[in-house]
Amino acid sequence: MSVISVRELNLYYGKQQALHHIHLDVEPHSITALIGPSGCGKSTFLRTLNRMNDYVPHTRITGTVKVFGEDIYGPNVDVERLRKNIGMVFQQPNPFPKSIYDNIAYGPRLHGITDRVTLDEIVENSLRAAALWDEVKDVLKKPAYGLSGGQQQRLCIARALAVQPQILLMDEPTSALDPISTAKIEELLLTLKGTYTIVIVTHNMQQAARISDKTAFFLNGELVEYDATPVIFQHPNDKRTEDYITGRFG
Ligand SMILES: Nc1ncnc2c1ncn2[C@@H]1O[C@H](COP(=O)(O)OP(=O)(O)OP(=O)(O)O)[C@@H](O)[C@H]1O
Repeated sequence: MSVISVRELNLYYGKQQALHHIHLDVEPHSITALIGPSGCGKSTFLRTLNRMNDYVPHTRITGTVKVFGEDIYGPNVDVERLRKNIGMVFQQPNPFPKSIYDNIAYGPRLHGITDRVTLDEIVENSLRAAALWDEVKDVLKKPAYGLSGGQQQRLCIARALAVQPQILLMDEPTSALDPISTAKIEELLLTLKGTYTIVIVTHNMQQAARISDKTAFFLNGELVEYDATPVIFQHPNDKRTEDYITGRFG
């Protein structure tokens, strides 16, 4: 079964249509890369998957987005539960102005976990899963702002993992990072896909080619082509995909 199943999705910002007839399925334990030129609708599409677009006024959606078979725009959807199950990581690392420990414990506390031993365990497991534990285990009480950009981004990934989501959405998570931190995050994502399903927006086509199983190429709010990553990068079926990946536009 698909983890995410999108059918005939249209999204409008006021009168402007930003997504047109999107049809896409995401398989479990895979990395799906969303690529395309600036303004083509990648972030807009990503936000439809956990209803982050609810926060944008005058947004209207038609079509369906199913997550584990549930229509997430249906009438009785618990949006808080949905977002707990679908973690999100953004372009700029955005730790809270709190200690490393409290950043990770924040979500679990919000969901009612107060027991110290349980919280300690969640903090350690999340930091280990985000490949950050060894670097921070002796400074858990120090402010998260003291970490490097790359460490902060792994902290944000650990924070997302702490509430045990099944899906991770990432909006250009490495574009503010240096090549070494980027490589670490890419390696981490390849490990995480064993447990989670990942959808990532990236402007870095080498990154999409290196880490993703499937790639979706967007242009002007349309999903032009969606296929196995080697097909998209080596034998695309659409001339527009080929022009984009060979650098002829965008
Ligand atoms: N909050 C908003 N209100 C109105 N229009 C918006 C809003 N957010 C995005 N748009 C418009 O929707 C279209 C798609 O934008 P979106 O940010 O999804 O593209 P993108 O492919 O993620 O771009 P980038 O790679 O530059 O982040 C653009 O025309 C943009 O101007």
